[in-house]
Amino acid sequence: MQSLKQFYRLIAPYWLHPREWFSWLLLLLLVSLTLGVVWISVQYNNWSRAFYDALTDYFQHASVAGLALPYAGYTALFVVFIISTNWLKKLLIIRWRQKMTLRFQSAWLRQNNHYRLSLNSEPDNPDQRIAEDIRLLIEQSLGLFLSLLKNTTGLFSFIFILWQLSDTLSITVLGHTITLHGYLVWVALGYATISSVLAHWIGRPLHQLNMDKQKAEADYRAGLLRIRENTEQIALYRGERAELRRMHHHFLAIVHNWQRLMKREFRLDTFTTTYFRLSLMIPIFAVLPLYIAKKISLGGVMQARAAFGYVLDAFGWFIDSYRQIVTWSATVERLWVFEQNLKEIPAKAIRSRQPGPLICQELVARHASGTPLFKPVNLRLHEGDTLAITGASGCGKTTLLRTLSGLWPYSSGRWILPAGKNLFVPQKSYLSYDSLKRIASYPGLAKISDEQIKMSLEKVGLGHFSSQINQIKLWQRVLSGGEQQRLSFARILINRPKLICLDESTSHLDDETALRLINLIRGELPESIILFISHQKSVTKSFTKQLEVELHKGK
Ligand SMILES: Nc1ncnc2c1ncn2[C@@H]1O[C@H](COP(=O)(O)OP(=O)(O)OP(=O)(O)O)[C@@H](O)[C@H]1O
Repeated sequence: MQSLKQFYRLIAPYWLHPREWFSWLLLLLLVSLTLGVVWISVQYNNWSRAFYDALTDYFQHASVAGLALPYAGYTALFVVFIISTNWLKKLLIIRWRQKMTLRFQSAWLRQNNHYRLSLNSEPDNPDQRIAEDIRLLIEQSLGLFLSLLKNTTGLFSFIFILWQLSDTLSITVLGHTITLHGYLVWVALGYATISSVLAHWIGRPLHQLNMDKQKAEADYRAGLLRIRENTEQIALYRGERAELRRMHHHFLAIVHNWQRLMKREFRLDTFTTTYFRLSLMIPIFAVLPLYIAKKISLGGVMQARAAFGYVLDAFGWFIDSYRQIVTWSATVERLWVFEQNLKEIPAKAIRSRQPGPLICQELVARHASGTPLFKPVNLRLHEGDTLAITGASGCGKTTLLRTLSGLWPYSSGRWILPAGKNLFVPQKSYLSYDSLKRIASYPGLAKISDEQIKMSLEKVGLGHFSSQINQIKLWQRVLSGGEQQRLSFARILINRPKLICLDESTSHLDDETALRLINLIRGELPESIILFISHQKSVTKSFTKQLEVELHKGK
């Protein structure tokens, strides 16, 4: 019940949107086609009776063409219904997935939520929630719904057929005569229950084994990925043997799981193969008393056999569906928790902006517990001011910048940022897999001319990459640590922010180059305010203001 409520809340924004009438139309078509497939199955079943009766009658009262024609018609309809169902289902899945992914993606990326979620006991792998769970939720929900519809209507239709074929059966037990109505139905349901329970009992451990399999395979893949990501460090450490040992260990988990799966599947296969062979004959033996009593024709026997098979399948689905429902509700739960986490993220710190100076009054960043990190900071910085921020390691310099940027939600005091763009440059730049041109203009989205990019690269000493600005590659691997930091300065020149916050952004550069880059942005952006965290004294001494962040005593 809880899962249904969560499911409703997860899907409501999509299905209740007024523009989603087309999705409703697709769903209606899918329901109609599914019911159509059941209808055709019933027609096939009736046809098989007519066909076998004509066969025993040597076609004296029926013509081959008269039987072949409806069969061809049903088959044509069946093919159209099945392929249309598959097609429409895929169409609905991608429409639904696209909208739902967009909703989760935006909620996750909006207002730095992805960062603040990580501060607040992040649910495991948000990427997996967005990429995989949404897809699973949609595929499983649609699959379950249509199967439920098909199996419910199919079960009732074929139970009705079996009931009609059954006639009454009288059994004498200890002198008492018992009359059974619709005994074929009871035989079918009894056989289906016993076989489904047995299949469950044998196959139950497979669920856990399959989950272990996924985990073992994922761990192995992640191990290989980590090697790929850290190839240089591993090569420099000559760590290949250690990596081989680690990967061997990961692969052993796959092998052990595989062996356990093999054993369990062997038992299940033995059961299902026997069950399959028996299922072909059980209905015939069940109808035999009626046939011997001449209460049913051969056509009726064959019809009963097919109807029996359908009831077995449908009933088996119901018994087995709990497993699918458990998987489905786990998916619902994971997405639900993720959405709730996104909603409960600590409120974004209020960040006022107005034309004029940057002001901090009694500003203190705190731990989540409320403990202050440093003594209150008071600042007033005007256009063109440059502030060097120093202090002991761990005193909270970076967290001060995080607070100003609105990322850090735990703080007290007041601060006002100057109106206009601001850019926070961390020590290690983020370089996505993209062209150097787009990386250099990140995070700006405006179109920048190649000439402008080249000029900025030239100014920061990366002119030798000018001919490659449109090449897409993993630039993080190509550029040295110092070159990546110089690229951050090109970003500043291109984005032209009003407030520039540099967090040890020149740590990989020699003092002379660092000073040259700082003077470059001072010259190019004379109206911008620069905040600079650094331990490079020869660089910070040229700043117009100094701030020493002091640890809070109680820390
Ligand atoms: N994401 C986080 N979650 C919890 N605590 C954090 C987080 N980031 C930083 N802290 C804590 O906040 C304190 C200040 O960290 P911060 O990085 O601001 O210091 P810093 O002065 O910039 O240090 P350094 O000069 O060594 O870079 C540290 O005690 C750190 O453990």
